[in-house]
Amino acid sequence: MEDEDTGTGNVRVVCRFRPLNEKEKAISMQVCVNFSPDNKTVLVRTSEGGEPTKFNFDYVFTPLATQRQVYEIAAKPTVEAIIQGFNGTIFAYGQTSSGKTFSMTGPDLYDEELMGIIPRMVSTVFENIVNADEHLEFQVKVAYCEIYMEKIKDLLDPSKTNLKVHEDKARGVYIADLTEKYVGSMEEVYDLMAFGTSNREVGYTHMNAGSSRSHSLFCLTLNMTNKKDLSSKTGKLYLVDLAGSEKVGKTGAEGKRLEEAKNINKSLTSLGQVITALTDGKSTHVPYRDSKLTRVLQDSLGGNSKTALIITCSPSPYNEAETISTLRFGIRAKSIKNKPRVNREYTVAELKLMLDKAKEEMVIKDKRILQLEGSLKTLGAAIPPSASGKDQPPEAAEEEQKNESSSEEEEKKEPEIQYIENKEMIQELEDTKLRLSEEVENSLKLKAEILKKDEEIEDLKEQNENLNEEVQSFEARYKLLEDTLTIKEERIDALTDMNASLESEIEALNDKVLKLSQKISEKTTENEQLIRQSTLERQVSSEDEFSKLKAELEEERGKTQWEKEKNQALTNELKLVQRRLDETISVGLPKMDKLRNEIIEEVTLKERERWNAEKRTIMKDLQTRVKQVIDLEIQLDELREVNRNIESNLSIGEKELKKKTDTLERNLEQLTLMYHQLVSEKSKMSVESKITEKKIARITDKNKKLEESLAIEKAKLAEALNQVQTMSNEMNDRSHRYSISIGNIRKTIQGGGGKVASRQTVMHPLMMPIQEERALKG
Ligand SMILES: Nc1ncnc2c1ncn2[C@@H]1O[C@H](COP(=O)(O)OP(=O)(O)OP(=O)(O)O)[C@@H](O)[C@H]1O
Repeated sequence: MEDEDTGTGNVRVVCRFRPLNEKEKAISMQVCVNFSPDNKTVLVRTSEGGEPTKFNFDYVFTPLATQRQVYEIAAKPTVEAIIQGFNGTIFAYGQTSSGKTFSMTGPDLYDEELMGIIPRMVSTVFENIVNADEHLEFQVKVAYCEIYMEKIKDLLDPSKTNLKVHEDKARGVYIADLTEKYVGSMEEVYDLMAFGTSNREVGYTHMNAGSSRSHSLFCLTLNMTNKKDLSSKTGKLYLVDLAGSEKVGKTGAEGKRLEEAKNINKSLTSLGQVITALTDGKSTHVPYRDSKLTRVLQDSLGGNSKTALIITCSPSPYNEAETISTLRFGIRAKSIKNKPRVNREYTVAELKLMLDKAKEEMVIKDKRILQLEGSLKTLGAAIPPSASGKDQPPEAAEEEQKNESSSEEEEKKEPEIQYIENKEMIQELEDTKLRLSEEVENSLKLKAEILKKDEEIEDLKEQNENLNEEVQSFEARYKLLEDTLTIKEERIDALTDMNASLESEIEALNDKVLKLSQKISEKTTENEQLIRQSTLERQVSSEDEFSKLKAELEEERGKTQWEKEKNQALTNELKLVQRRLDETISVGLPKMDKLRNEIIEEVTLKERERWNAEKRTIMKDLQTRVKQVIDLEIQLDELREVNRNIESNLSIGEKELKKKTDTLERNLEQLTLMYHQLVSEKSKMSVESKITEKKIARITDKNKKLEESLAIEKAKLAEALNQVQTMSNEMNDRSHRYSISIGNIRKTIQGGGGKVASRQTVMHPLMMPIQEERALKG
């Protein structure tokens, strides 16, 4: 539970699912969500299948939840906090058409069942006023505005369209010039709400015929004054209905709607970024100033406010993506931590009470100072100079002197033995302290050495890693060259094979040529023989035989001619083959030679040897370094062992003594510190007490004067009341329901004034037990 006046509290996040609407029902009657029986968890199934996603909230409202239940669980605690003087915020976040406005305002302000959080909140506030003690007086005022396209518009005075956000210490963040109307009854609030809502930017989208195109902020301020002690508290409640986050594709936004949608999505993104910065635990800057929405809600998000977030969702699978994104937003907002505190003003009596308490505390602290001074003296410690009265008010110094003399007397009474014992103990402690400091020094030296060795090892490790990398890259290069070599060797083999086959082809062709030449020469010889024979026979044979032989010879000649031609063709063919062969050889051979040279150039034996030598050196170096690392690690272990031994060598007695000395030293330090603090607090308090006394005197004086003028005013007021009543009746008749022409009168409502007027028995606020103080505009 939080402190009554202050505290930190996480933002309360509840989630509400509306029923399926007609459009969704037409697509599918299925829902994509399940709810846990304790209403804390919702499970969302996605169309992609798999395990449903689980989300936990402070409360989950199913589509069957009533408006009353939502109000009681989600909003009433915040509203009640306002009555105690806290600031509060309730805001609704969700996809467009998910039920934000339904939850915050409700479809009918006057319907008991359907009215939303805002009208119910108004009702709670007035009920509390009516049930409050008679000595309590209340003032209620409301403001209503919207943030549309990054501009703040006053919904109670639509002529103010671009209000600015300011910040000061007393008021925190506020909207400057925003119209605030004093109200005295629920009906007046409802009228203002209806008037403001009629000025809102609402538009048609495919998802929602009455879609809110702006973020709306309804603000109710409740001031409570206790007539007995004149103390007062002020609570401020923001009710925020955010514009719906939307996918422009789904909503069919275009033109003006598209511009609106972009602005809405931008400010909601800023809201998300603020929440991330507040909850991620590492952001140093919260971007409140990135949008008007986050700037206005600055106190509600991580500041002085009790905040509740209602996230609204559709249960339809059609909207599952938006639902999951909304639920995730809610989960993030859950971890925002706020620092709410009661906004109160102190009365004279309260101030007096505070002064008395401060005086009592001063007396207690004086006593404590005396005790501490005694203890310091016993321990032989010097008392700081401020104790002798320097830099102190005279009374404080006087009192100080008195205390000192009494403590001196006490000291005199102390037995001498005790003093000697203490002196010995101090000496013993000094010796131990000296010894321990030497040990500590040694240990520190060792630690420094270890650290140095650690650094060296780290360096070596780094070098080792670099070398490893080098070796790896070298090996990769080596492998690449080896691969290239293999490819080139393969190519040489192929060319050698080709060469061999060409050579054997040449050989075959040469054989053929040889055979043909032989055949030709055989045939030529044969011919010559035949010619010789015919000449011989011509000489010896008859003429017939000669002509027969001649014919034969002719035939033979023809044959020889054919053989000759054939031989010629073969020779030509041979020449052609020879030429082609020569050509191939002339092209192929230089190519082959070139390749061979290239390869020989690239991978000469010498280079390989050099690589291998280099590799061997690196490996050797690597091994040496690894050995060095191992040696150093061994050395380090040894040093650590030595250190451990030294530490454990301190005997248990010494350790205890050390502990004792430490404790004593700590105590001494603390005592000195406390002493200083108390002395300075004392001097501060005496100054403060003087100021407060003066303040009280001033306030009492003022109070007296106020009471006098109050009596005069009361008399005047009683006289004027009748006049005002008559006037207000006239005004009431004249004023239009939405035009709110009644002046902004500060209405003080007295607690315990009976029942709040219901709508059926509407009474003008001035007819109720209300005291009109004075007309105040703005
Ligand atoms: N819990 C509910 N029960 C019944 N009807 C609901 C509920 N929530 C919303 N609706 C209906 O759904 C429709 C859309 O709701 P509403 O206008 O509140 O959405 P919204 O989130 O404010 O949308 P926008 O962001 O576009 O302004 C309305 O017709 C409303 O009556």
